[in-house]
Amino acid sequence: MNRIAFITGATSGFGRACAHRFAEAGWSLVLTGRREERLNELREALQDRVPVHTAVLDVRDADEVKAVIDALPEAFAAVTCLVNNAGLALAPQPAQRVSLDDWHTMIDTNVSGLVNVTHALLPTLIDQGAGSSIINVGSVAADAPYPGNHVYGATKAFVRQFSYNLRCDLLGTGVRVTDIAPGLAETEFTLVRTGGDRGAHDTLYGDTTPLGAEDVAEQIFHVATLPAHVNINRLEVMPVRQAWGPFAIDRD
Ligand SMILES: NC(=O)C1=CN([C@@H]2O[C@H](COP(=O)(O)OP(=O)(O)OC[C@H]3O[C@@H](n4cnc5c(N)ncnc54)[C@H](OP(=O)(O)O)[C@@H]3O)[C@@H](O)[C@H]2O)C=CC1
Ligand SMILES: O=CCS(=O)(=O)O
Repeated sequence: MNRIAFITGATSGFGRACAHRFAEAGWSLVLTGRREERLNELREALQDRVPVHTAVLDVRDADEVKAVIDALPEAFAAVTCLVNNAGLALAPQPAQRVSLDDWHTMIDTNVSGLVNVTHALLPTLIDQGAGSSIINVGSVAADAPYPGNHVYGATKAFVRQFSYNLRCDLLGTGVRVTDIAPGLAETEFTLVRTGGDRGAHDTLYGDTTPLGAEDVAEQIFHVATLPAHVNINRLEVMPVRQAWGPFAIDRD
């Protein structure tokens, strides 16, 4: 089987680390994201080792998603692994203080964006059959309610259930589906969530040992390269120094 990975959100964090990890193993890569300069840098860094195709892509735009996939050069068209990684959290304030726009942006990116790319690539993945995979980046936030998680966690609960439901429909096609659910991981995630608050980033990841982007990429790569008859339905991965909190109680 040709090994071609299509990675969304490859310009940073887990996506970029996946590009490096899959390249290390000789996969051909389709790398997408909105920031063209970063895509160019990544292509420069990797193209001596493996074939790399980059495309500027905002996953929220279904037409753009389809156009990018329809225009894949022949050598990259037979995608065998979709890493649905593009996503973001915004507005860590309580629900009653956040803007409706921020909620919509999370839904448009984490839910509609993931669905757009999946829908456009499903026929290709089914054509590739056994051994191909869809790896959706969910989150522990899908299951753990916490203040400020509101719509973000809800979008990741969608990712989990969509992944399970896809498994049901894809039974018999050989296409595998995984929801990978990371916990605390140091990337640009918190800078995006807080609108660029470097102090919040440093406080969250300081004095502890979060996951690195490479830790998560390693798990994604592991899932993608398991024997073709093995499907990891969900893989939750946290740093050892993270666990769940107690219930909160409002008292007089
Ligand atoms: N870091 C963490 O603690 C955790 C993160 N996650 C999830 O992991 C995924 C990756 O996040 P992470 O690497 O941490 O964060 P980063 O902010 O470092 O990376 C996010 C990536 O998503 C891309 N992206 C965002 N919006 C869009 C869009 N509309 N269209 C295309 N690409 C987009 C960004 O690219 P660009 O801006 O160039 O478009 C960027 O490459 C997300 O789905 C996130 O929810 C899950 C659990 C834990
Ligand atoms: O998805 C991100 C992990 S967390 O910020 O919700 O813990």
